[in-house]
Amino acid sequence: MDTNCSCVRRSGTYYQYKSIKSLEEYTIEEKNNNNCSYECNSNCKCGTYCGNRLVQYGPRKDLVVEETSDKGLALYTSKKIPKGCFVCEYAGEIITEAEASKRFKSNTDKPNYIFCIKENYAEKEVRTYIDPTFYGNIGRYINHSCEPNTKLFILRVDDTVPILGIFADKGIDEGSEITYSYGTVNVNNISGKKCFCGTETCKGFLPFDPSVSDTQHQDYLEP
Ligand SMILES: C[S@@+](CC[C@H](N)C(=O)[O-])C[C@H]1O[C@@H](n2cnc3c(N)ncnc32)[C@H](O)[C@@H]1O
Repeated sequence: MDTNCSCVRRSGTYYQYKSIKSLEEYTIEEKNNNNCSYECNSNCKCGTYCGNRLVQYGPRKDLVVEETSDKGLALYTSKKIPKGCFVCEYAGEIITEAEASKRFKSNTDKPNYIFCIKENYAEKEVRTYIDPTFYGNIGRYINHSCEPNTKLFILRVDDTVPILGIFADKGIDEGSEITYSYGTVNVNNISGKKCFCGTETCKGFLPFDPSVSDTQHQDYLEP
């Protein structure tokens, strides 16, 4: 890896990898916060497998979408995923706050896919809304769990627009459902959506942040 590359200097070397061709074995180093990481991009002089490129190559193989009895569709893995390994991006259309608000209001009886990323720059909070309802990838089928097995990290590749990378937070067994936590705020049943994650510590309802939408639950990532 070219350690003089400005992407690596900005984010530190945050992927650990065993073999240069096996991207599925790359693991993300322990990160204590959600500071953005920068993957190498088309402006970098390093090569295709420089060690700082992963999310840009797309989801891991062996992910399957299946119907559940109570949560609609869900994403499963047909192969074990080691802790720290990349699962997929939460890809979708980037929409404005006004458009997100409109879509939240017109979509209260269907699954919600809109994700709000909150980042802080000095005193200002900047929000990015990702909506995979019409354009996206299999990341949209990941359900919420109160005891999730993946974690989300904010990255940037070629652009100033943030990208959400979903990584295994523990070893995930073959055949398991992939889950992440839709957020930390949980105000009783205001979201109106019951949680069917089935874990021992289930809080009963999907997380709800009224500062993002006052009409329904949504997924969000705080700085
Ligand atoms: C990002 S989508 C996940 C995929 C969705 N299940 C589908 O069929 O397309 C989010 C929606 O899935 C459902 N969902 C996700 N996690 C859930 C859970 N733990 N319990 C109940 N419903 C859940 C809710 O309808 C939520 O609005």
